[in-house]
Amino acid sequence: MTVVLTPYWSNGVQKLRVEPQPPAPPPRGTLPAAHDNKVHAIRCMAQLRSKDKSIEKYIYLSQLKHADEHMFYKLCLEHMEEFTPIIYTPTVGDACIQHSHIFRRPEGLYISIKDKGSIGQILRGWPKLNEARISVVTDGSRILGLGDLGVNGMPISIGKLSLYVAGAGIRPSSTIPICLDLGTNNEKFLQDPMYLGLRRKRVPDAEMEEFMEEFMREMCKTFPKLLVQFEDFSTDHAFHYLDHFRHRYPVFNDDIQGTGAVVLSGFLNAAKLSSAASGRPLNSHRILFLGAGSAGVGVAMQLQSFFKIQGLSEEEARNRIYLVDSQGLIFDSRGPMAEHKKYFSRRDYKGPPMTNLTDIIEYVKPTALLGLSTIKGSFNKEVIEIMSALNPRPIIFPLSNPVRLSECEFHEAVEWSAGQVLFASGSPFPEMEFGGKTLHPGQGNNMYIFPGLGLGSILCRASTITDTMVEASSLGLADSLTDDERASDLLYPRLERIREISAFIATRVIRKAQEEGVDTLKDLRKLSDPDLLKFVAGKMWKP
Ligand SMILES: NC(=O)C1=CN([C@@H]2O[C@H](COP(=O)(O)OP(=O)(O)OC[C@H]3O[C@@H](n4cnc5c(N)ncnc54)[C@H](O)[C@@H]3O)[C@@H](O)[C@H]2O)C=CC1
Ligand SMILES: CC(=O)C(=O)O
Ligand SMILES: [Mg+2]
Repeated sequence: MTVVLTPYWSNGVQKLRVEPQPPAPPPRGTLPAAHDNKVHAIRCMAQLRSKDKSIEKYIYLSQLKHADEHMFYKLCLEHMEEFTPIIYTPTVGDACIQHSHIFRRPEGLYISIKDKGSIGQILRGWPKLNEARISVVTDGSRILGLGDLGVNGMPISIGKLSLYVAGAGIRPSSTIPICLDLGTNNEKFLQDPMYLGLRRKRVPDAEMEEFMEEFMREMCKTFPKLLVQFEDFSTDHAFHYLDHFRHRYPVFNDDIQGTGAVVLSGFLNAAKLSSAASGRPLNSHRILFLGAGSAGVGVAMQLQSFFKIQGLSEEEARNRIYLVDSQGLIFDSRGPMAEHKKYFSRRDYKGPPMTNLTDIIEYVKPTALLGLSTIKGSFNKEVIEIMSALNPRPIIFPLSNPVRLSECEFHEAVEWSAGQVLFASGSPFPEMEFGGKTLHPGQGNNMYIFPGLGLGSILCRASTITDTMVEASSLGLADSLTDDERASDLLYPRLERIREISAFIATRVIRKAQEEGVDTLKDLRKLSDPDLLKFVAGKMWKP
């Protein structure tokens, strides 16, 4: 992208503003006479739709992004619902699995354990040093629900950043996809001659810790205005590195905090509908989680806010939440457990281990069942029928990704609950007709949160990302439903409004950062709410 430098005055000092410019037209004679951008957009969509396999569509769109970034993002914004399942979940999962086979050209940075000691040198080689604002960093150790994919995790960083550009108008040149190569324990990849990463097992924790210290220190030194999003680290490392760095650098973990925020938002809307049908007060909900990893526990932590908003104490809020992992209900006398499970471990249950999900549902009598377990089919007919017998409108969120790992499908939840389910899934499902009505599945995916949370944090130059900023993003999303969307019982707004939603979320995040005093660009404090919204919308890059 070309830029021009425009002079402006600030506090009596003349400064230069970098203004990105549209790309220069191609030299005369290189395009045929009848070439026209409007027709070319139609041609691109026809080429995309002519491909049968979704992975072919993914490859076509990544080529288009390289060849004509403006066309790619223009079409992405105009066809959000068609593009996101290709550039993001579920197809990005296949792109990760096949990354070493479909790799065409470099995009982003691969930083390996062999670079320890010289990470800064690599970062300083990045071509757009001064423009860098947001980086999505994965170590490939838990990509969606697909396990350890090593450097094949790179497409997840690329896909999330494409959504930052499309959804929040971050300039493409301000994004840095990063995949850390700390080895992989994926035997199949280690045996694959095409595998692009280091051919070694994952490094021990102590070595990873030294690497991560150097990496974050150098990132902050090289890119002083950069926000870092940790993505798809295995659960132990996800919690550890969030705690370790969050008070030192502007960083957040998308799987723990972004997912927590998106689910709290959908739950706020679902709980109102569920309580309206049952006549039971909002503070009487009980939530059962299948899955207690980074996503399950991250969401459970955030959902405590739901109960606190209803006036419950922290202890009372915690008591409304039950976690189940691969060994069944999590309770204290079950024996030793991972650190991140302890907070929600039940103190009140003293019986024998309870492993069967239907038994656990009969015991807990939840109003909501949330899946972050990667176990396809675990919300079966019996489970959904019991949930429907307990609740006139059961809340059922199968949130695992990609779509083939979803705990149940939308049509199953609808049919087995006689159309009463309040549903949100991690990956998209098509809407369906039932009982003479069109029913819309919600997509409870962090893609609704991170673009706005990131944009707000970047614009006010937040020094850290606080819990209240994350919560503000969630409440902002819940409040962004239109009357029309509420009338259709939608739990999340329509994806085509993503820019409007991200701008709204960003203003809420900025205000919270200001309240907490972590905004370093204090000028934005002077703006009224409507002016702040205008400022945020005006900052968005437009293809
Ligand atoms: N919708 C969204 O926005 C997001 C969805 N996710 C999805 O959540 C899923 C889990 O992610 P993580 O928590 O990071 O992974 P993880 O592997 O750390 O957690 C999985 C959890 O499921 C439990 N589990 C496994 N088998 C089970 C069984 N048979 N019965 C009950 N529990 C079982 C495990 O014990 C563990 O607690 C993934 O599919 C991921 O794609 C993650 C982040 C965001
Ligand atoms: C959506 C997401 O971040 C995940 O499945 O890991
Ligand atoms: Mg993730």
